Amino acid sequence: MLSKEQVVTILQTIKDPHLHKNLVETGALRQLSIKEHLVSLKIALAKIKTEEQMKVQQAIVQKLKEQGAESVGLRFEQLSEEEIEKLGGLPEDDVSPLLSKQSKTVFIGIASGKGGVGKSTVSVNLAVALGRLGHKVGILDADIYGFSVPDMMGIEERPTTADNHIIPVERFGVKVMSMGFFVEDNSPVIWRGPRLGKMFNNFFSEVNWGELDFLIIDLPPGTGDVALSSHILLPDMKEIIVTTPHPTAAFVAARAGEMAHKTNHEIIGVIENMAYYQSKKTGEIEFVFGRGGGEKLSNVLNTELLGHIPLQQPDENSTVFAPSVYFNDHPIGRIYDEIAEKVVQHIKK
Ligand SMILES: Nc1ncnc2c1ncn2[C@@H]1O[C@H](COP(=O)(O)OP(=O)(O)OP(=O)(O)O)[C@@H](O)[C@H]1O
Repeated sequence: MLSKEQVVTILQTIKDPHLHKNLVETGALRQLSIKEHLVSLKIALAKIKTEEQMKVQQAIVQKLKEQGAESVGLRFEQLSEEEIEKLGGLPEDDVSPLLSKQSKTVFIGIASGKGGVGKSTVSVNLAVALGRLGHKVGILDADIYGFSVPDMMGIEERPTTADNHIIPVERFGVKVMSMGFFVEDNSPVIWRGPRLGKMFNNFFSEVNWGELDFLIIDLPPGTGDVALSSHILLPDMKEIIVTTPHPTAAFVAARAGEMAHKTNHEIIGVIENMAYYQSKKTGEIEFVFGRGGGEKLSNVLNTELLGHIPLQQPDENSTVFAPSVYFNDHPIGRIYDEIAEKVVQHIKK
């Protein structure tokens, strides 16, 4: 009968194909049972369901049989992101160019304490405004349950693929990727936990973003699995927090700010959306949703207030279909241009 030590010795001779470390060093052995000549084991690899996994499988089975096992039961699972990180991460050639050490892309997560404050609207318009300033910009709709970016930008086409990678849809000079592209008939996404985190990772590993100066990431409201994944995958991400002017909204938004602090994400600033309503007829300003939330939040988070965006719809008579995009012939489009300038200045500093 084989001993546990013999199995471990065999695993020392086989490498994880992506981490280039042997299976003992990577802590791959998850379960082992040896009953007479039947050996059952579960092995964790950095990547599974690949051709390389098949090779590892063949090597383990062959070596165990050489040592006297008559039958081998072998199952695989994936090492967790934390484990891969602890092992030094995947080598550069396994990492999306956007995440490689040479990458110059600035990641900006747009966060809010709760839904409905205009986080997606701000994400879309900041991306479009940065594009207007001449930057190469992408937007990732990481609000996986509440995706809305394609509709907001009036995108009707779907991404194409090339060389086994997904090519983002381009609109108004911005490369767009969203869960919404992969869901039929607006049906809800019901994933939780690790699967959700994996989807977030896929947005990098399986998408060919090309060269980008900025990737704007529309984060889901609140503090959940995606926020955690973004911390692991994008430790250098910066954040902008969106709030409405009501002091209570700012109080809730402060939680999103706290999350950014906890994950060591630098906060670029705060945007106060739905700040006021200005009558087109009389010019009179009304603070429909209260006042001072943006100032309060930026004080609490010790960061800049990047701008106040009033309540107003984009130009309804525009010939271009894009329900939530403010172009620079619209007063709000120009406010977004100013905010984009401030963001660029902040990054330069
Ligand atoms: N400044 C504004 N003026 C008028 N309408 C606005 C403004 N900002 C956002 N809206 C509208 O408010 C609604 C909510 O905005 P949006 O979807 O961007 O919020 P959100 O915070 O991303 O919400 P969720 O997290 O639920 O996706 C949308 O219908 C949007 O068009």
